[in-house]
Amino acid sequence: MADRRIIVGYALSTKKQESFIQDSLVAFASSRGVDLVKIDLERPLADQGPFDCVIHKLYSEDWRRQLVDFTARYPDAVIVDSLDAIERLQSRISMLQVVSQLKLESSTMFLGIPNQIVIYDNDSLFNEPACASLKFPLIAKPLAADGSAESHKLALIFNRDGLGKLNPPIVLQEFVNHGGVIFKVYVVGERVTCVKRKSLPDVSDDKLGSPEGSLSFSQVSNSAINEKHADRGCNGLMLHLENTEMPPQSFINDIARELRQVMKLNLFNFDVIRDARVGTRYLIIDINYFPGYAKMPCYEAVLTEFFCNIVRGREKKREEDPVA
Ligand SMILES: Nc1ncnc2c1ncn2[C@@H]1O[C@H](COP(=O)(O)OP(=O)(O)OP(=O)(O)O)[C@@H](O)[C@H]1O
Ligand SMILES: O=P(O)(O)O[C@H]1[C@H](OP(=O)(O)O)[C@@H](OP(=O)(O)O)[C@@H](O)[C@@H](O)[C@@H]1OP(=O)(O)O
Ligand SMILES: [Mg+2]
Ligand SMILES: [Mg+2]
Repeated sequence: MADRRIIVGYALSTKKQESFIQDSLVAFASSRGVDLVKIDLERPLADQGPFDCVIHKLYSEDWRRQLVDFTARYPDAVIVDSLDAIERLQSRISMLQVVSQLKLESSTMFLGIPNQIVIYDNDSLFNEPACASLKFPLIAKPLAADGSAESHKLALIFNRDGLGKLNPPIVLQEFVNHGGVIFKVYVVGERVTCVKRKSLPDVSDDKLGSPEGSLSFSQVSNSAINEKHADRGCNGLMLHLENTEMPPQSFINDIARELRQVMKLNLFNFDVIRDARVGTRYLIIDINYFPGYAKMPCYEAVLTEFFCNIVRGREKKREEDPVA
C-alpha cells in the first residue's frame, strides 16, 4: 500500500486555482506520488474520484450537500477541512473570538486582539455607545470575509467625519501602531512558516485632524513593493523589513498549534502585529482560510508533504482499527 499514488481532488474558485495550482506544485507533487485532480463543479462530487483527499474553498449550501453525499459514498476519503470549522473564518468577529481560548505558555509575551465592535446599520455608527469606547484611529473592515474583492476593501478612519462614508455591516477595530511590518504565519497541518510583509505605516496623532476623515485601501501586504528593500511609507518614514526582528519562533509555533486545535483547521494563515509601544504585546488582526500559499517559501514541498501525511495517517489509523 505504501507506494501507491495519492489522489488529491481540489474544488476552488477560478481565482484561487490560478494562484494555488501552479505548474511547480503539480510537478513537485507528481514526483512524490501525489496527483492533483480538478473537481468538476458541474457534476456531483460523489460521481467523481475516487479521491484520497479533497481540498476546497467553496461555501455554498450546494457544496455542503455535495460533501455530505461524497463522504457517505467514500467514508475513507479525507476532507480538508470541514465546512463547519471553516465557517468561523467567514466573519471577522467570530474569527478573532478564538484568540481568547488559546492556552499559551509564554510568561513574557502577551497575545490579544485589538478592541473592536460590530456595526450592523448606519444609525448605529453615530448612536452606538460602544463606538465612543473606541479610540481613533480606527480601521473599518467588512464583517463578511468571504473571499470577494469587496471583503478586502478596508478604510482607515481618523475621526468622526470618516464614519459617515462607511457601509455596514462592518467591524470597527482600533488601529494599533506596529512599525509598518506585519507577520504572516502560514499553517499547513503541523508545518508553520512565519514571514514578514509590508503593512500600513504608523499613524501619528496629527493625522487625527485630517479633513478627509478616512482613507480607503485594499490588500496592502500584496502591493507591488519589493519586500526585500526599504520602502517609504505614506507618513514619510523608512520601513525596513529586513531590520525588523521576528517574533520568537516558539511563541509563533505555540499560537499556531493552539489555533489549529481550537479551530480544528489544517489550512489557514493569521496576521500578527507587534504593538509599537509595548514590544512584548502581539495582536492577531486577521485569520484567513486557505490563503495564498504560493507566496509561502517552499510551498510545493510543504503542501506535498501535508497531502502525504494526511492520507498515510488515515490509512494507518484504518489498519490499526478497521472498524473505526
Ligand atoms: N487593527 C489594526 N491595526 C493596525 N493595522 C491593521 C489593523 N488591522 C488591519 N491592519 C492593516 O491592514 C491590513 C489589512 O487588514 P486585514 O488583514 O484585516 O485585511 P484582509 O483584507 O483580510 O487581508 P488579507 O489579504 O490578509 O486577507 C493588514 O495587513 C494591516 O496592514
Ligand atoms: O491572492 P493572494 O495570493 O494574495 O492570496 C490571498 C488570497 O487570495 P487567493 O484566493 O487569490 O489566493 C485571499 O483569499 P480570499 O480571501 O480572497 O479568498 C486571502 O486568503 C489572503 O489572505 C491571501 O493573501 P495572503 O494572506 O496569503 O497574503
Ligand atoms: Mg490580512
Ligand atoms: Mg483576511
